[in-house]
Amino acid sequence: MAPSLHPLLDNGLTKGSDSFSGGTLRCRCSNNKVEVKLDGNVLHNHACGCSQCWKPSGAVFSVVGVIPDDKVKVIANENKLEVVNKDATILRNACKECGVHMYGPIHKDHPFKGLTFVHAELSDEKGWQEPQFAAFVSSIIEQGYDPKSMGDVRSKLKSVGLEPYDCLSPALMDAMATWTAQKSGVLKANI
Ligand SMILES: N[C@@H](CCC(=O)N[C@@H](CSCO)C(=O)NCC(=O)O)C(=O)O
Ligand SMILES: [Zn+2]
Ligand SMILES: [Zn+2]
Repeated sequence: MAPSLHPLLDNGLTKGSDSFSGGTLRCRCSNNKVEVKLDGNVLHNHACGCSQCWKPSGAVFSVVGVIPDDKVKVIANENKLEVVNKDATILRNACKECGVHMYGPIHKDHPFKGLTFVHAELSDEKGWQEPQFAAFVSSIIEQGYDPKSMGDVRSKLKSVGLEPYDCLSPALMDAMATWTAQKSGVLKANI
């Protein structure tokens, strides 16, 4: 039987809408929910198998995308948020009560500085960009997934149209490497 990976992946992807203008993320508390308004769609949405990204209970993968920092606004119960790991690149702000990660900006010098990581599934609105690829697939083994089942996991991801990678996608890895090369001076600033 095909493995269950995440509710948004298991039965095929739901295509997003090009004209979608955003929505509000809500944490999983039954009352006094933290609310984060996103003024636009997510970009580079992807399945992530890493140990740091938030997953709904029972899911093997997270689904996470990015959005420019200036399109993210906490509109309710900000006092319930705390940063999970202040040393991480992504400063994941989680609800102290239900544990859901509400938004994760990057403050240090980094190719993705200016982008905030978010989980669009925390919103009721429809039209969010569908996942584009699967990242950090081998990382699920670090969390206890049976290494012998990785063939089935990668086949399942491919069957729903997600190319599995063990880091980010080649396009994003190239963008990060270009930023690094330009920062060190190995490449010209404008190429
Ligand atoms: N094997 C590790 C990988 C963790 C990792 O590098 N995660 C990536 C992807 S998160 C969303 O794409 C990353 O960029 N992390 C930076 C950060 O989390 O701050 C593991 O599983 O933990
Ligand atoms: Zn909560
Ligand atoms: Zn991750």
